[in-house]
Amino acid sequence: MTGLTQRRREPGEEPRPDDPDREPPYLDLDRLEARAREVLAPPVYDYYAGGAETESSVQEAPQAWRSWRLRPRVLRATQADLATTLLGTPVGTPIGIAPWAYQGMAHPDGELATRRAAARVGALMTVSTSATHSVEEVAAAAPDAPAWFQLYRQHSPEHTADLARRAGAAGYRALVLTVDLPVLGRRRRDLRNDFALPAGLRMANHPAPDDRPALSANASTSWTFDDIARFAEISDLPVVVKGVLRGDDAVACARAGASAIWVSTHGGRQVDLVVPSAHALPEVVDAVRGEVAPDGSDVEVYVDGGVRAGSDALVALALGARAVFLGRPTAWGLAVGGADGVAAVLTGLSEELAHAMTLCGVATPHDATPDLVVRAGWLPR
Ligand SMILES: Cc1cc2nc3c(=O)[nH]c(=O)nc-3n(C[C@H](O)[C@H](O)[C@H](O)COP(=O)(O)O)c2cc1C
Ligand SMILES: CCCCC(=O)C(=O)O
Repeated sequence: MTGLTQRRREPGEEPRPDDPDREPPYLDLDRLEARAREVLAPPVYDYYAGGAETESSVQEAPQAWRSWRLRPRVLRATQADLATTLLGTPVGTPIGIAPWAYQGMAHPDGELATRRAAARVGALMTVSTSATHSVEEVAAAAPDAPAWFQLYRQHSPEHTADLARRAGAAGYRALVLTVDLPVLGRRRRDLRNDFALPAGLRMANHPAPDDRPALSANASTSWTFDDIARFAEISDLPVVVKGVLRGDDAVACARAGASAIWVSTHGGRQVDLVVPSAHALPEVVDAVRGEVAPDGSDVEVYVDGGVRAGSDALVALALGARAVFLGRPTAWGLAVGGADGVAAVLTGLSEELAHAMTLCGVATPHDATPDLVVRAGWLPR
């Protein structure tokens, strides 16, 4: 017992950092972020938390989900079951992990820990090109669990193609082409901090990592719609196009060979004042209705950005997303609790989603239909 020497905590008061009884607040994402901030070096925290220019879009993303309201169905004797499929692969929850870079800055095991957590809870992980472990190392951390690989352009086209090929060979189930980063966004915090990967960490998928590489985007200004079919062929994987916010672009991607469209603002890190995912999603869903993937199935739509509660996720499913992905909440989980922290965040939000579904009379993710939501008329649109 340490209590004898410690002042009793007042109700609602945060436990002190040295309080051994202090349970990580995995169910309170604001407090979890505050805890992560305590353990991360300030420039690392800024890199994870920050966004483009004034960060209005970072702040707006969670609020935008809350400009929708749910219309519960009653008397449906519902027991929610979260299981679904993504591009034909079964998953235990429609809440997955978005690709986020340099996870070794949050925890020594980095992407390996995140991958193990995803496998443990049956969630799908998307692994970033800008990882601190290689494509193959992350695959080997949980070889039987499904994962997708997110591709960024490398300096040499051969190296980019090689990464796509390696992702296919290592057992990833899809290639995610991130198309909202022709150049890196203007992130004022990173510019102020002169942010670079801390010494000792490597960009494991880059051919010749230098000791302390600056954050370089290897900007993909040269990619076009034709690259969708090209990378599908090179990797022999279905292609998901990530970072689409317009219906016309979504249709063009589908017709160019995409199997799925991922609606995203890149966490508000690229364009500030960008339309929030929560408002772009219905347009994209409407536009791709009837579009067919190369294997003959319907083109799927996913979404990320500011999803922080089970009811946010239910709104997304009702608006037509087949899956919802989390970025920063999993970063905070990894920083505070390693694999256990990531698993706790995923489990906590999945439980909230199941609860929201039961309360709204929705038995499965497929039963979340558009009639479940309405725009909150008294809020600005
Ligand atoms: C620290 C950080 C790094 C990111 N790195 C990548 C990346 O390497 N590739 C990518 O496609 N998206 C990347 N993203 C964007 C995420 O995949 C995702 O779109 C976004 O984080 C979702 O928003 P949320 O953080 O509000 O949940 C990154 C986001 C963050 C916060
Ligand atoms: C080169 C950029 C990699 C990480 C990234 O996508 C992000 O920081 O948002």
